[in-house]
Amino acid sequence: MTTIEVQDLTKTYRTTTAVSRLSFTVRPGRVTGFLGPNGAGKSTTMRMILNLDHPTNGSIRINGRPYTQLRDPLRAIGALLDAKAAHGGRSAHNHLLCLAQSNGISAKRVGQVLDQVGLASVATRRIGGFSLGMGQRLGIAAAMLGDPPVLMFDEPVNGLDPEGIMWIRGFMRAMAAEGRTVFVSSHLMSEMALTADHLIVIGKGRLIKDAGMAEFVGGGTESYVRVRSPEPAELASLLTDRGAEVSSVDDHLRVRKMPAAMIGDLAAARGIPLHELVAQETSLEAAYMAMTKDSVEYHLGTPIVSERK
Ligand SMILES: Nc1ncnc2c1ncn2[C@@H]1O[C@H](COP(=O)(O)OP(=O)(O)OP(=O)(O)O)[C@@H](O)[C@H]1O
Repeated sequence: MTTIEVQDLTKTYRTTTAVSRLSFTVRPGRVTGFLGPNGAGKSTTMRMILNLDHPTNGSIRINGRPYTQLRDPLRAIGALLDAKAAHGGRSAHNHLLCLAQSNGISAKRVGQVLDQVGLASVATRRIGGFSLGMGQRLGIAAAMLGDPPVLMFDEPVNGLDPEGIMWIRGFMRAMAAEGRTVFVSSHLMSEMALTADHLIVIGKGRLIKDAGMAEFVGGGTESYVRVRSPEPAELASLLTDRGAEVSSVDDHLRVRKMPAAMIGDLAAARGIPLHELVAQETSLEAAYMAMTKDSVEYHLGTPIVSERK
């Protein structure tokens, strides 16, 4: 059972409630995105999953056990939280060797993970000279040392160039395809749309939505066609008879479950004039913004215009 189970989790820092009664399960074989605006509580939750911080209330189980009861944590869960944590004077190989030796992992595994993340050719170079992208790969190599079935990444693509971003996306997808449990945080829906199969959305420390990507993409109830006609009642009954769902909003009709072209054709065939026919697709980004609009810590105000000419 390679899952992360979060149950009724709460974390309070003096006056701030960072996480509030949060419950969700991260399952194997897919990439689960952990999405929320800045300050939503993602990093706090991830730190608690790794036992780096302690819940005020609630519990977390990894592969069915609390972290403190994992016999060999590095073989149970691998994580990339802060890539800059490595010692700059060491070579990539020595850094990983130290980690391996202190965790009872064979030296042979070091070469394997360096290969896996594409750092074999720079294994003897000092980490201090690594680019941000190389540092991220090294952090991922460290997370992979124990060959864990559960992987967790906190905002792994922040600051990376397009090639680095593509590589990390591909890596996470490959790990999920191998059947591992992959949990990755981001504050960008656009990033998650390209990587995740499932999304857990939080805002102000609370769960907002836990659903498959298909449910977000489909938009279901949020995609409709806006139609205006001087004969709304006749049009509504015509479209309803053909299977559409029609509601009247202000001066127009909202038509669901029927494409705009079909609405136009049916109206034309019946001689009903149309004054407006617009397909309203809710983008993923818009759906996410609407979902989290009450949870954003700082809304953007009016831009400050520089007075310098
Ligand atoms: N050690 C701490 N002491 C006090 N408050 C904290 C501490 N760590 C986090 N917080 C607060 O808890 C809230 C959640 O922070 P957290 O870093 O978990 O959010 P996040 O979703 O990871 O945001 P970001 O995308 O900006 O990293 C914020 O209001 C933050 O200021």
